[in-house]
Amino acid sequence: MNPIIAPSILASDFANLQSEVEMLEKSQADWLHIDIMDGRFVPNISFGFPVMEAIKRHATKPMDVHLMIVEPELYIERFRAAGADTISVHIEACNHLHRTIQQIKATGAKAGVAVNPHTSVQLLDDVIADLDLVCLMSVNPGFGGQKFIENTYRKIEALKNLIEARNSKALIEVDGGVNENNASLLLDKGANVLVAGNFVFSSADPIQTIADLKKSSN
Ligand SMILES: O=C(CO)[C@@H](O)[C@H](O)COP(=O)(O)O
Repeated sequence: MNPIIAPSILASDFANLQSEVEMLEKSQADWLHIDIMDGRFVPNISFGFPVMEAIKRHATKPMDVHLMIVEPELYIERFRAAGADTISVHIEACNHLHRTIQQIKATGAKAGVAVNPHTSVQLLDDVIADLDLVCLMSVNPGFGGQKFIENTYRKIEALKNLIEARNSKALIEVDGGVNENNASLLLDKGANVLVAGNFVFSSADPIQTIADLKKSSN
């Protein structure tokens, strides 16, 4: 099956955000990946509601929102109102993960959980059946353009086994350092969604790069 391609807006040209979003709309991108960073959960600050709302004014494709923030439960409804279709919270940022997942679902958004490179996917055992998405971080979150962590392949396999064992419908998303060299193997191991930032936006022809990623197969 063709992967879902979710270019990460973080790597786009913020001074030309409207044309970047219009480019993604014309491309074979399936989702727009939106990275929200608060300077506390991760050592970087990206953007917040006004920018998200501006993106939404030019986007028809689903917005896949990755919250790299502490206490995400305080903002779920506002991210949904700003246009989020999927909302992923970090397992490491949630004291009451089950409650936060139900909170996301109550807004009508799809519920995702993001997992840092050091965190075992086995910790999702008791919530995996409730999830629409698991975002496996293949870099330490906070910055685009980092090197892909090879251990991610093993984590995809473990997560796939868990999803099957618990009869979950969760999609496996891989986020960080995704490019033409690792895309096929990621899909081979069981990934469904590829997030790509710098690989897309730093390329000479982002529309073609997205088309090439879309054609990657397992
Ligand atoms: O969440 C993050 C970084 O924290 C990612 O979404 C990156 O923005 C992906 O960018 P590349 O590694 O593909 O440049």
